[in-house]
Amino acid sequence: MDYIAPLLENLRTVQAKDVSASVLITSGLWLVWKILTVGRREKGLPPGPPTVPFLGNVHKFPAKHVAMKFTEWAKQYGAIYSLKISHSTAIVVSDMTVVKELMDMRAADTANRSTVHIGEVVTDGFHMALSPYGSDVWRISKKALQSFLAPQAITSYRPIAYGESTQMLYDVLHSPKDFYTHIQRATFSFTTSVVFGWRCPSYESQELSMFFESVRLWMKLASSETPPIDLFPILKYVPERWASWKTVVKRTRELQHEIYFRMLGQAEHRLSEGESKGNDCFIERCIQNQASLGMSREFIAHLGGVCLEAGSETTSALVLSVLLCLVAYPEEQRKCQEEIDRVIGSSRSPVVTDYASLPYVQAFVREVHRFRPVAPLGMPHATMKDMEYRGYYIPKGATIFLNLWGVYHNPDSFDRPEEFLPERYLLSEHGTKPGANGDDFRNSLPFGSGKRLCPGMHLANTAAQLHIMNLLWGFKFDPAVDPKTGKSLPVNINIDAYNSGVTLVPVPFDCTITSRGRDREDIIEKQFIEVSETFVKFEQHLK
Ligand code: HEM
Repeated sequence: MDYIAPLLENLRTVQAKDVSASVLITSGLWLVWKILTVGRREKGLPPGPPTVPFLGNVHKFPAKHVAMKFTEWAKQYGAIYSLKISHSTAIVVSDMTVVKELMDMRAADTANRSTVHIGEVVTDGFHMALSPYGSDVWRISKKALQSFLAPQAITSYRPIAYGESTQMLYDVLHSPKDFYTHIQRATFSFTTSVVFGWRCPSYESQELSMFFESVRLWMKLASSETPPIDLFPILKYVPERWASWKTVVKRTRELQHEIYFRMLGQAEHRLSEGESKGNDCFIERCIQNQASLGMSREFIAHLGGVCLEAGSETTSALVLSVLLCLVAYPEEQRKCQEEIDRVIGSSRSPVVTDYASLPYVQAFVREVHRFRPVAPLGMPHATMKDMEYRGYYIPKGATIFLNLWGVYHNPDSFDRPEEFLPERYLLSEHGTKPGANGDDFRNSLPFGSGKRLCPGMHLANTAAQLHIMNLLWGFKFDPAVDPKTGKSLPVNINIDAYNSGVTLVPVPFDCTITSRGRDREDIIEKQFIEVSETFVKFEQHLK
């Protein structure tokens, strides 16, 4: 029986080897299976384009103007479809009834935001628009902004809106070629004035340059140039020498701190000199109510910064887009000006309240919102819990895109959606075609949905409407002229005439601007001297 012991021993070794080999093979197979199933659309999700292992649908995302691709997919997969972005899920909504049912009526379930690691690092977690729904930062910011941005409060900012718009007219009159930066300055300065009580009379001001640089860097961080850190959090730990985005994060943070704390410091200084030195801007009110609001100094500075970021480029994008459409559609421009001349005349410039009496101008602006929405994909929401909708399963944490471009370019809702036709807004309340159900539409749609609806909507409308009326009243806009041939150059209104990013901003363009008469020029000159009184309170830092 001596041979049995070695035989058993041998058998055990073989078995042990077999077991470890099979464990290895099983784990290997499991890993391969896991990798292959990452990116696969789970059962029950809304339909969507075919996926590939690991990437899901990401490989089909274009580098520019993602909203166009999302709209193309909506034609194929319907009003609500899903995308796989590696292991995460996105839901794209391209129909107004779905927006209403899923994002407005079930607002509390769809009001979250996905984590944005870079945003947290840059703003120390104080960014309202990036904060989770119901978090302290979101709740306190919302409360602080409520009274500042309420429609009744906006009327008290009319003098400064009037002042900035007057300077814009004056600047365009004296250097029409630089109209683009004049508009950017005016919207920025209006926002800094009402938010921080700090005016920027010149485009060359240091704060304005720093701000635009910080926005440029933000956009870079939000673009495909930056690795997907939120999808693969392990990337956070890559050392800076191999992760150039970390250097960009530091620079953005530095710039934001420099601008926002400088402006906050000035507001604190004004208040320290006595109530009479204050200008009742938003930040002063936050400082005065700091304890009851429960805000730190950092929080206040960043909330002011969020308003500048969310409010200044968006408003100028809208005004510039209106201007581009005025150049591209001369007949519609003529109709706007005919209405302005009939209602306002040439003996005074427009005021905010005139807008209500200008139905054609309103229709023109609403058509611009539809034709080239400032935020073509809104700002992505995220679900707060697992949800069921129209028989589909939508998991907790899924990103939801409100595809505004798709909603506004849907041929089921709009007649000839690719054409610029302001008249559609005179024929039906929401510009929808005969027979289409327009009841689910609402005027605030360009500003998002549900609990996250843009709180700055009324402020933006006040400034944009005044600038647009003033530009139409003061000037005529024609295509640029080729200096060699003397002929008008074609106007590009296609999507490639716009920057691709979170906001749709016309790329700088040329046009010919002429004054609409000596009497109007005189009014602009006179008014510009008069508004200097309004500016004094907002220019204390310039002394
Ligand atoms: C034409 C100008 C503007 C447009 C088109 C616009 C559009 C938007 C959109 C689409 C959103 C995302 C809404 C959503 O998540 O559903 C948003 C959010 C926001 N906007 Fe605006 N906006 C404009 C001007 C302003 C102004 C002037 C301010 C403030 C001074 C402002 C402050 C904000 C803030 C703080 C948020 C984040 C809200 C949250 O996350 O709860 N916006 N805006």
